[in-house]
Amino acid sequence: MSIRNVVRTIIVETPSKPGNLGKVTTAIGKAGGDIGDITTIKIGPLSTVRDITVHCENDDQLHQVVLAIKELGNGIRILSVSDDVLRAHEGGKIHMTSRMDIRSLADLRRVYTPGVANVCRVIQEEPEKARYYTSIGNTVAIITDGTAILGLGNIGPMAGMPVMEGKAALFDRFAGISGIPILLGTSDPDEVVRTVKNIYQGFGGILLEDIGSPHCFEIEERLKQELPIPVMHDDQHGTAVVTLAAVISACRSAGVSLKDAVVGQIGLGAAGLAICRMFMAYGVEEMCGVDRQPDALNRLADYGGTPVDSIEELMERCDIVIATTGVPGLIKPEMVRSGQVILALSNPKPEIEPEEALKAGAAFAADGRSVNNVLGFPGIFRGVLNAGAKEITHPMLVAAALAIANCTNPGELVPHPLDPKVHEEVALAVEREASQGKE
Ligand SMILES: NC(=O)c1ccc[n+]([C@@H]2O[C@H](COP(=O)([O-])OP(=O)(O)OC[C@H]3O[C@@H](n4cnc5c(N)ncnc54)[C@H](O)[C@@H]3O)[C@@H](O)[C@H]2O)c1
Ligand SMILES: O=C(O)C[C@H](O)C(=O)O
Ligand SMILES: [Mg+2]
Repeated sequence: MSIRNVVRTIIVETPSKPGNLGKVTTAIGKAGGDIGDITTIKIGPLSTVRDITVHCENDDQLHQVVLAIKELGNGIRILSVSDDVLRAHEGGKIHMTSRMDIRSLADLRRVYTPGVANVCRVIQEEPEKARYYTSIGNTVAIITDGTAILGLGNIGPMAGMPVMEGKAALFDRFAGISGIPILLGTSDPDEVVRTVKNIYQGFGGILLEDIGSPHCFEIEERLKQELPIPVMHDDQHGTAVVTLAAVISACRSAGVSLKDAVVGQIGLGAAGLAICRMFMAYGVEEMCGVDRQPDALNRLADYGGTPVDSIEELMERCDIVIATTGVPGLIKPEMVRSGQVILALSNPKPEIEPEEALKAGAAFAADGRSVNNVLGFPGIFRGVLNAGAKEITHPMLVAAALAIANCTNPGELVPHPLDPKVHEEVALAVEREASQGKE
């Protein structure tokens, strides 16, 4: 099956006679549209109105679907075609609400002034109490400069806001954490570090998101050293954790040892370099990588990896191939070797569709929608916040990866992100590791 990123709701009116819905769905199918939900909005004596969600590969196909329905005639009419995803974003995805009810004057005086002044004094005398008497200990800043928003590139922080709001929604849903998007008007490492240092006190942790390479490396390293709270660049380490989990699951299913496998990484930016570092630290001896930028290849070599000259060579040489380039369709089916594991993780479109890779002979294949850092970052931060840890360490990340792999059903690569167990298990594993580190 091909990627269907164009999702529209078509409102169709048909005469209230048997067989008309069948005509509409057949027309949609013949034009290549894939039908999702069908909801009946109105059944009248003369006409019936239904919402039909249709998934298309592109705008051209959507146009064909609309045309096919219109051509049916005989009283069948399209009332509207709407973009549900855009509509769902009206007003944004997040909203800060009060945890306290304010109904009486007494409530007001407790929540606000004068009662609050006493809480301020308590914190002034013992700053560590802010963790109990404010939301700071449960709030994570989601910081971006907009330079690598998904695989869309440097589209700026404002255009990246829907992604940041999405991460905040996931923090809330899967870990009960408040995520606050912060949009930076600079990418200069000195300025970014200074800005984050000036605002960090309001947060229990810092999630760096969609900050491009190479400046993301310096920014994360310096913030980790200079801030007393956990800092993690999601695209680097969140991705590396979930990728390691997926590959561990693939190796378990195939009965092979990951440490003996030859692993190849296409794209050595934020995600790619962190994946290589994670795999090498986990014990993979032959870690190959390719990138169109010589500096990226040099960075891989500095960490002990093996730069290769071309994607073709990497595909030829490696048992497990991971791609994070942001370039859709970069891996051609004829490059796939029989039995390979292919994780084409770029969003919103992968380097090769999993179905295509499997058809070309891959033993396992997945894209960035399923092997996604949503399986990692909520639980990782829940774990460190619970433990009161000041940093996120490599053993915590490995513990998170193993927790994800252990929640995965046999034959699958990763668990379903809506399975609450996976986020709980990741949090527990990270908290346990953090607590051991303290002893
Ligand atoms: N599935 C996930 O959870 C997940 C997580 C993080 C990133 N990603 C995806 O990975 C992609 C990259 O993200 P990033 O943050 O690492 O970006 P980045 O800009 O830091 O890195 C991209 C790298 O790919 C290289 N590249 C681009 N085109 C190439 C080509 N034709 N051949 C070889 N190398 C090429 C670039 O030189 C760069 O080093 C994005 O599409 C993003 O959505 C997915
Ligand atoms: O946002 C995602 O879906 C995953 C990842 O952080 C990405 O940048 O692609
Ligand atoms: Mg990202």
